Amino acid sequence: MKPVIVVHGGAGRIFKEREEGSRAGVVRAALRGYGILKQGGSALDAVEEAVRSMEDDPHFNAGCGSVLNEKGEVEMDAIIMDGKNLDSGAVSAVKNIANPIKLARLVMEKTKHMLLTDHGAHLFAQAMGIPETPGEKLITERSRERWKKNLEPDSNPQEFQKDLGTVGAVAIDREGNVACATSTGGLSNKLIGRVGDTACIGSGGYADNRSGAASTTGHGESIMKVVLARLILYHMEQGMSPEMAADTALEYMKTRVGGLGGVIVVNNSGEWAARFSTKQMSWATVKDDQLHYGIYAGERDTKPVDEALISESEGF
Ligand SMILES: CC(C)C[C@H](NC(=O)C[C@H](N)C(=O)O)C(=O)O
Repeated sequence: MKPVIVVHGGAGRIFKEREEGSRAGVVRAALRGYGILKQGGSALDAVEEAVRSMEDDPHFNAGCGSVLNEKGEVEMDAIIMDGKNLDSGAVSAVKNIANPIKLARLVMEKTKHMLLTDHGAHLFAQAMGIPETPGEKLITERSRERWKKNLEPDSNPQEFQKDLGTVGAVAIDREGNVACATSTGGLSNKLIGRVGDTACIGSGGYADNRSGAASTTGHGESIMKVVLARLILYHMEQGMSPEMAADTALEYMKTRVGGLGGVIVVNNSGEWAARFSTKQMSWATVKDDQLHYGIYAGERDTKPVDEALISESEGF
């Protein structure tokens, strides 16, 4: 099987100032994940690495750069899933850690459970020797400004759900195993304790070698109502291509519950899609040593990938 990776950096509107950083961030993440796949690494390692690189990148709403809750704190959700055996791990409402996706993977591999939240997730992180990151270090000027403005009585909350940037990745490796990973700070000025789609299996992501893998972004409550990632896999099980399955599921979410979002998908023969019902979604993919990426509907740039480009992406 030829390896493939697809990543997204959120389906919200991307303001001009963040466009370049967002594009560079998804390209870098896709190249890093592809580097792992090219060396014979697993889909699971590739999606974790791709998501980790975007968590560390302040341009995105995940890890450092996460949006803030109503109290002005970071609370993050993340999920990872292995399509080989349907194992998954997730964390919700976690603070003070740099890479929630890593903690989600540890939940999958080191516990008998699938989802740890808040205080318990924090204790688990300590037990696993993950260093504590002061909340302040995850907060950027952009996220604090957004939070402050959103507290003003005349601000429009819709406006502040625009320039966010949840992150995700799906991949298939040489062995034909698929995996997905998704990570987010959630929605700006959300209630304390609000858990979104990202931490919920089948909503923020799903992976099954028998059909493929999907990672989602968008209005979390809508995504959860239609269990978007699993719905996409269902359509692929019924014979649809990744693109058709993605469009059908997004259309259902729009007409049934009025929700908008975006998805990345790979099927078990390595066909992929990056589709969205919002105006924009930053995405990138590498397949057959060709990098494709875009932000606007219909936009698609292509570049050949060589060793030099891959090692350049590793410096971050
Ligand atoms: C307004 C939407 C399209 C922006 C999008 N947000 C999320 O994906 C949030 C995540 N699904 C949740 O609900 O916790 C983004 O970050 O780009």
